[in-house]
Amino acid sequence: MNATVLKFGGSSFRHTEDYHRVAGHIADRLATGEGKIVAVVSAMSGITDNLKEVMLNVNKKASPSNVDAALATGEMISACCLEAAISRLRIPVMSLNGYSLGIRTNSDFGRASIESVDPKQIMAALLEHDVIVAAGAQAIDQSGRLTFLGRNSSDLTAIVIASMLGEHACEIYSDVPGVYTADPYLVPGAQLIPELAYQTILQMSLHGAKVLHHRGVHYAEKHRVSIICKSLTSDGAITGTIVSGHGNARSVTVARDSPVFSCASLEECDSLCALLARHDINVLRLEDSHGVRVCIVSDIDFAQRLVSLADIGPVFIGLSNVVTELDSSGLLVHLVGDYDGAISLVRQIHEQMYPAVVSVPFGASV
Ligand SMILES: Nc1ncnc2c1ncn2[C@@H]1O[C@H](COP(=O)(O)OP(=O)(O)O)[C@@H](O)[C@H]1O
Ligand SMILES: N[C@@H](CC(=O)OP(=O)(O)O)C(=O)O
Repeated sequence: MNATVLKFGGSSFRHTEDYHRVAGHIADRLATGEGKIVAVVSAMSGITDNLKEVMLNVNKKASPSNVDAALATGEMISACCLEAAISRLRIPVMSLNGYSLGIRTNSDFGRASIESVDPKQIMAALLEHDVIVAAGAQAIDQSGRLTFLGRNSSDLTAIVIASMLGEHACEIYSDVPGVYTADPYLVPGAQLIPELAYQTILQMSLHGAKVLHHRGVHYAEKHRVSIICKSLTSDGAITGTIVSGHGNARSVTVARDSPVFSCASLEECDSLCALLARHDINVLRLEDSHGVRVCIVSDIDFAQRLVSLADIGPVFIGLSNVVTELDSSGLLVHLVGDYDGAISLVRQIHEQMYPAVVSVPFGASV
């Protein structure tokens, strides 16, 4: 059975009316001949952070499985709201959450890894309904406990579902139409990149470009799913970037509030880097007159917990901002203490990369 897989992130749901806007788009797609639709949703903007704060206020040492179950409720409620908005349009719709999506993970709570997928439940639901709304960023482990796939991981859910249904593409909707040469909200002259290779956006995403999740991109490349980045505007849906086999562009990213650890020796640094590498976490290793340090650039919450559980020597010394220049020859990384300084550097680097571009603030009309 063919189904179109769409993903709407937290930036698509800032107000309750947004559920009607998305429902309206889904209705239009069905009206123009799309047979079946699976819509993957994230929690409303800001909800996941609120849930995390509430949990940690109740118990700073709440178990990771307890925290995962709490965080996943943000996406569950969002899925219920979209189901409610779609059913008002008299479209047969059903929502599914991590317990019934057919995605099984290991028990690495906080950022679980996918072990197996089974499309049976989604396919059965699609036989009875035109639209299935799936709660993103969640699954269950082998013993049936809810697991969270990591921050911003609903992209991964959407790509996994597209792949398990045998689809060759997945549409990811956001508050930007696609991938730019820098965050367009920070760099007025950022340019939209129409076509991008998986490996290029993978590196951008590992270094702070949160528009696509790095594990989602990795899964898409492995399972040959093209990612179509889109935005829902008052003029309808517009496509900005297609991520598939080819396309490249120079870019600059910033990873905000990256934790830095100081190591007493090179051996201590080696064991910290080895621990994080085993969990495919992107780190920077710094050796200079300030000593030996490790800065965590991706999967920050999960990585920090791994370090604290491992009870190894490195000491947390503060947060920094990682600015990365990416081009076909590789990466150049800068560590900047304050965020404003990091933004200035990002703008400066971008201006050197694309000197002729006229700066128009993102969202402004020319
Ligand atoms: N190179 C980039 N291109 C586009 N967006 C970027 C880039 N780098 C960072 N971003 C940020 O990614 C955001 C979209 O990702 P995100 O907030 O996770 O959306 P969603 O909630 O829809 O998943 C944009 O608002 C933008 O600020
Ligand atoms: N709501 C979750 C998962 C997610 O994927 O969010 P978004 O699609 O808005 O990046 C988070 O913030 O971690």
